Amino acid sequence: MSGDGRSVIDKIWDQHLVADLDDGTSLLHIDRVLLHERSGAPALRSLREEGRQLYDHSLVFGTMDHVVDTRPGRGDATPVPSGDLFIHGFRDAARTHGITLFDIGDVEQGISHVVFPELGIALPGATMVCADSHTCTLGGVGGLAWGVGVTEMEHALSTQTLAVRRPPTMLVRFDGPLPDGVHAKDLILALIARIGAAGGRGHAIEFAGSAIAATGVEGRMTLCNMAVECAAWTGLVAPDGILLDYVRARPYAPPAGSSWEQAATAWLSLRSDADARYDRRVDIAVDDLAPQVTWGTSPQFAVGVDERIPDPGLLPDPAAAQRALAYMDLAPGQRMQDVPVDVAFLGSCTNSRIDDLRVAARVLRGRKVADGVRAICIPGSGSVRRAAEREGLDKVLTEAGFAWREPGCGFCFFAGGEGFPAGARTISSTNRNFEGRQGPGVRTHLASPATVAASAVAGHIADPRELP
Ligand SMILES: CC(C)[C@H](C(=O)O)[C@@H](O)C(=O)O
Ligand code: SF4
Repeated sequence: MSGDGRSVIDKIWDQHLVADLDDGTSLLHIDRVLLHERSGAPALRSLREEGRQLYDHSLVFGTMDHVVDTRPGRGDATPVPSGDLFIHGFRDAARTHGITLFDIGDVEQGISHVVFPELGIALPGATMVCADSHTCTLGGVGGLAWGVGVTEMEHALSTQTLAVRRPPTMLVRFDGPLPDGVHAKDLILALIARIGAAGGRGHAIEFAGSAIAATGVEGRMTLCNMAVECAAWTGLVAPDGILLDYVRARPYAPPAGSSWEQAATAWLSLRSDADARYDRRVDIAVDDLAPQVTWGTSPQFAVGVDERIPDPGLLPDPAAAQRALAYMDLAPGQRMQDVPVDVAFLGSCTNSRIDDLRVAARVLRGRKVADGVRAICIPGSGSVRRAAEREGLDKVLTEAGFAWREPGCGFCFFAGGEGFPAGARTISSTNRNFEGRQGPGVRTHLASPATVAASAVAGHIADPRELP
C-alpha cells in the first residue's frame, strides 16, 4: 500500500501545481471551469458586481439543466419558481463574457455532467471545477474534477487557478467478473453501504480493478458521480484504451493527427505506478454481488434487491436507521421486493446516458409498466435523446408506458416545481434519497436503470435478474 510510486491523482496534481502556498494549500491550474444556470448565474453576477473579468473565456463552458422544463414541446418557461431569473441571468452573463453556452433549444443542451464529457470538453488528465457537488462525475473520463462553492468559482473564473488542500487518497478496487444484471450503480451503492456515507470523507478515490477495467466510460461516470455520496472530494478512473476510444473524435477533443497522438500518449502515462502510495484501500469482490437498492434516506442504507430490510439495532447508527425507516414507512425484516412503487424514474447525471437507456430498454422491450405506476424517462442530453431515438429506444420506453422527456435535471431534485405527491414512493436511477429530495414527503429508493425498469414493470421493487 505504501510504495514510493505515484498514483494518477498525484500525477495530475503535480502537473497542475502552480505553487505551494504558505497556508498549506496548493495553487492548481484549472483547465476547465464549467457552469450551469443554478450556480453559474450567481457566480457570474458577483463577478460582475466586483468588476472582475474572466481570465480566459475559451476555458469556460455552460449549460442549462437544473431549472429547465423537461416536458415535451417545452420553451423557455420553467416550472421552478424564480427559475427564469436563473435562466435569463445566466444567458445574459454568458453572452457578456463570451462563454460557450448550450442553452435551451441548443441540440447539445443537457445535464452538465453528461454534456461536458460527451462533447470532449471534459478531458483525461484535466483539472475541472463546477459549482455543483456531482462534478466528480467527470472523473469517469480520467480527470480531476470537483465541486466548488460560488466564491471559489469566482476565483477560478477570474484566475483559472484555485487554492486547494491536497486530499488524502483512497484506492477502491472492484475485482471479478460483473454478474448479469449488476451495473456500475450497484458497485457504488455497495461501496457506500460498506464504508458509510462519511466513509470517503475528503479523499480523492481512484477506482480500479478488473471490474472497472471492463466497464465502459459511461459506467465509470456513474461510479464517480456518487463518490461525493460517501463524502469523498472526488473519484476518478485512470485513463486507458477504453477511455481513449471514448474521447477520440469528440467535438472539443484534440483533433486526429499529431495533437491527438500527443494527448493520447500523455494521458496513458497518467496511470498509477504499480507501487503507488494511497492513504487507504478498500477491496470489493464483485463475483457474488446482487443488484443494490436503498431502503433508507441515505445512500449508505442499501442492500441486495433479494434481501430484507435490516434490523436497525444491528447497524452502526440505530437511531438514524430508525428515523429513515419511519420516513420511508418501512419495517425491519420486510423483503425489499415486497415494497410497492408509485413512480419509476430514469434520469439524472448518475444514469441518463445512452448505455443506461439501452439497459432499461432491454428490460422494457415488449413489457408494460404496471397499472398505477407513473414512469418517466429524462435523457441526460440532447445527444443522448437523439441517439436513443435513432436506436428506437424511445419507442420501446414509450410503448412500455414511460413518458419521454426533454433533457435536464428534472425530477432528480425537487426545486418547488414539478414533483410527486407527498408519500409517493419512487424507484429512481438518481444519486440522492434524502428526505424530500424528490418532493416533500416523497420516498426515494435508489437503484440502477435495470432495477428501475424491472420495478416499473412489476409494480414493486423487483430483481432485474428474475424477469420472466
Ligand atoms: C443545485 C446544485 C448546486 C446541487 C449540487 O451541488 O449538487 C444539485 O445539483 C444537487 O444535485 O443537489
Ligand atoms: S441531475 Fe440531479 S444530481 Fe445531477 S446535477 Fe442535476 S440535480 Fe444535481
